[in-house]
Amino acid sequence: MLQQVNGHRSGSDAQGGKSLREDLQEFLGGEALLHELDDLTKVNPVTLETVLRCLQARYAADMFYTSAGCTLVALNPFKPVPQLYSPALMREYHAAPQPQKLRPHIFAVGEQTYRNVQSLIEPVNQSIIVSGESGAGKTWTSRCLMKFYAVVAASPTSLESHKIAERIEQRILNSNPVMEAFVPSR
Ligand SMILES: Nc1ncnc2c1ncn2[C@@H]1O[C@H](COP(=O)(O)OP(=O)(O)OP(=O)(O)O)[C@@H](O)[C@H]1O
Repeated sequence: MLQQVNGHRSGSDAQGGKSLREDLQEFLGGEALLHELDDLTKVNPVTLETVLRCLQARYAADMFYTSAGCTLVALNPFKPVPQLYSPALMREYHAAPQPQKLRPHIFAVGEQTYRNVQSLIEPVNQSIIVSGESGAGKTWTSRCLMKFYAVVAASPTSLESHKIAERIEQRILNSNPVMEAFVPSR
């Protein structure tokens, strides 16, 4: 059983300070603002209940991505959200001076890794671990990343390069079922 979180004991503390239960009530009382917490490290006190309530509030507000420090938590919306995956949004993350300062999104992760492999100072190979239970959206997320790289890696100026990017994107996406057969993305 949980007894102490963030230095607070679950019962009233000896100095008459607030108990964890009071902290919990205070935090959950400001429920109207819960969806604005875009990083789970800002949740305080950190308990299963507060984290889930925060994610639940964001889900209800159609905010499907939340940071957890340097990890990204993606919720499956189970409905089409086209504006969340538009090429215009991809370019916004690609052009941002600091993509991590924009709203949490899989494109921010994609852009950061893209910049790391392109770095002129010290290019570093990159891996993105996509994990979750069955139906969580791992395949969707991997496809999003592939689309993102296909779009941002194409020169925006020439029509020919745009067509080449589309062909590459289609080939990459078509290769997905074959890759999955060898390495299940769990
Ligand atoms: N961000 C999203 N927006 C819209 N639909 C989504 C999103 N993420 C997942 N889905 C939908 O949810 C369903 C399950 O997603 P997906 O196949 O990616 O899960 P998975 O984690 O790869 O599952 P499994 O491990 O069983 O292969 C799919 O129909 C997919 O289209």
